[in-house]
Amino acid sequence: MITVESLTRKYGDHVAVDNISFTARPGRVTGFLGPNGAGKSTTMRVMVGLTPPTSGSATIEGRHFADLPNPGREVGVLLDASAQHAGRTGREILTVAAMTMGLPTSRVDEMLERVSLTPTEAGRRVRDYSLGMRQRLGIATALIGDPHVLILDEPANGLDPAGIRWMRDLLRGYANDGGTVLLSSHLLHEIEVIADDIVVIGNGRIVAHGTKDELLAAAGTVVRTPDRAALADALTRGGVEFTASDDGALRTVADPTLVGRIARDAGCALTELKSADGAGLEEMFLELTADTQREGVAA
Ligand SMILES: Nc1ncnc2c1ncn2[C@@H]1O[C@H](COP(=O)(O)OP(=O)(O)OP(=O)(O)O)[C@@H](O)[C@H]1O
Repeated sequence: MITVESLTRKYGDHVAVDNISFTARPGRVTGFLGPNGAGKSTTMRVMVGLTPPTSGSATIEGRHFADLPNPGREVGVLLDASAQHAGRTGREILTVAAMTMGLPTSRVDEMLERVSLTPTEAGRRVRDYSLGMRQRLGIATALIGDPHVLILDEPANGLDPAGIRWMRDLLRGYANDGGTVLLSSHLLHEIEVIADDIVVIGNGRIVAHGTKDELLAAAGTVVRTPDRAALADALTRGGVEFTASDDGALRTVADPTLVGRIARDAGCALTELKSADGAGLEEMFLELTADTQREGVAA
């Protein structure tokens, strides 16, 4: 379990993380989402003791990372796949990690196999690795100590489609075995497919937090009609609040059955009526973070 409590991190006057609290639970994959500069990496860096908090705390199984006697055995961390010693080979990096954690070096070959790095690739220097290969090596380093918790910043970055599928299966299996996974990603589809719980952050603050199903269900209904004024009028008379989007749709938190019934009774032909969860996480993400997106709602 990862517990973040009233965490704030300031850089001078700039509040990068503003009093956030959430938990990432065992047996679940928690997706950590937010626009560029929202504070995801800062939060993750605080979790693993690389950045001190200004106030509040982030703990792993109730302890600060710095207090863990052999952290790699408890928390697997991948924050920046390129932050490896470029002059070492992949095998050397894993061997150093195994030795630091007091593990047998036989774990190195197990991990190379687990992340599908071939012996030839393992013998190459990391400076000659592709981004996807670095990510695989980073995952191997995170997993080598067989930890119960994984903290991964953009782990799918640079992976090819087969690699993304592999990563998804790996993290799902890890959570199904009782592990806690916290991962940030800009790949909303990936989060939508893999996450059980979602934390959305914007401008350092949490703008939504819950299970994926709750958050997507809360996104409501999207409806389109050639006669928007008539439908808007009928919805208002039916006591249903809505917003009109620039793309011609009306959006409401009411459920599609109610919206469909109101449209029928008002004689409005519909060209589209769908639960907003069909619109998916991207829509939800853009709506929730519209105030904090540098591109604004138009994004
Ligand atoms: N060392 C630092 N010094 C000053 N400001 C910083 C520092 N590290 C981060 N920040 C600022 O804190 C804010 C949050 O940055 P952070 O890297 O946590 O965002 P992020 O959500 O991970 O973004 P991205 O998706 O682009 O990686 C940004 O405004 C960033 O400029």
